[in-house]
Amino acid sequence: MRPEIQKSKLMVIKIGSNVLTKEDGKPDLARMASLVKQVSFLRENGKKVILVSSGAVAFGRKEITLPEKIDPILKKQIWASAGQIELINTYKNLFRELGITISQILVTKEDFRDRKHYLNMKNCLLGLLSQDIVPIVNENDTVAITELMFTDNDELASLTAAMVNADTLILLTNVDGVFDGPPSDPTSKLIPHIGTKMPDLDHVISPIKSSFGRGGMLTKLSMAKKSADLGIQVLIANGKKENILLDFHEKSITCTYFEPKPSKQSPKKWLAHGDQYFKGEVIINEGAKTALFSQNISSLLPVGILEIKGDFSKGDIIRILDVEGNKLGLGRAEISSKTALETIGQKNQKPFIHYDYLYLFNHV
Ligand SMILES: Nc1ncnc2c1ncn2[C@@H]1O[C@H](COP(=O)(O)OP(=O)(O)O)[C@@H](O)[C@H]1O
Ligand SMILES: N[C@@H](CCC(=O)OP(=O)(O)O)C(=O)O
Repeated sequence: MRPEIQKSKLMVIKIGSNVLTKEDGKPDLARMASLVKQVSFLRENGKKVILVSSGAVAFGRKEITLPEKIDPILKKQIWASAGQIELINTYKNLFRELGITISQILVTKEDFRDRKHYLNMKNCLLGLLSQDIVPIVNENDTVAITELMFTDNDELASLTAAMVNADTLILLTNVDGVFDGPPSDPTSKLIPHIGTKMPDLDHVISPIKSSFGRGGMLTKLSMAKKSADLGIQVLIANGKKENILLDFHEKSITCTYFEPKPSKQSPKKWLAHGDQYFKGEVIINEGAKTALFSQNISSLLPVGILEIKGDFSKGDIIRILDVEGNKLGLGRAEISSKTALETIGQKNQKPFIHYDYLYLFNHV
């Protein structure tokens, strides 16, 4: 199976910091201008595009020199806070020359945890696309520190692609894709295609990151796998290569292509990414576990619940565990923790998690 870029209707393109910066760490304006032109070409060919762009810290670092002794987290906040203006203004000017309006969306991990925030964000993104505006998404680095942070923007891009039901996710970085060894080693080879039965490649990834990179190739790989599993085709490619996005569109491409699995329903996509975003947990009994994993479609009923942990509201993501503590899946609570506590273990109650909002892990 080959990438089907020509047929793509909605794509999320993530641009890593290193694509937008030169070796000396300064912004690479020529590269940015070229990528903007390529995005414009894709739009002219009928595609809707959301950009997830890193670069705020790199742009801020160029503008502001800070004393060595400042706390590294604060340094990052200051650079991101100042650099984001510069980054988005550069995009704004470049897109404006081509008659394209852009918008800025800054988010934190918390915004993916709460279904209301999630749907507000989704509606806004879809609204922007319907008005022919290019949304440019980045993490809100000034408020997202430590546990509030995404692993990196590859995670944010993958979450965004699932949220808007994109058919394609392109992760642009400074290497041609995933190699079977360190890319600097001349004997390492590019892996051009990864099928739906994902091989375990984690051992071939070295912890090396590019000078500004945060999560490295390991997060890209894990996010690409997750997205492909949700039915989104993923390409990891070199954003520093001249006209890479046009190559995708027109001919065979140098990249790592992740073949998508048949598509899942949208609420399940939201849940599939919920493993770090759950608000509460339930422990279920063996009977309920068997029912959930059987061929029949089953919702999780209060009668199968042994214990409820956490304080959550109706609509929040809940993690499901068995009595041994194995993680079974995720679901959307139909009732609050307070109401749930009144009904656990009881028959003839309405589902605690409806099947349409239940996502079970494969490996159990
Ligand atoms: N097996 C591998 N294949 C490709 N790249 C790898 C591999 N192992 C480590 N890397 C490193 O991952 C880097 C890309 O990740 P990262 O620095 O986070 O980029 P970005 O800023 O684009 O997100 C590459 O520059 C490369 O050095
Ligand atoms: N939000 C940060 C980017 C963090 C990040 O994930 O960077 P990268 O690994 O280069 O995609 C910034 O704009 O500088």
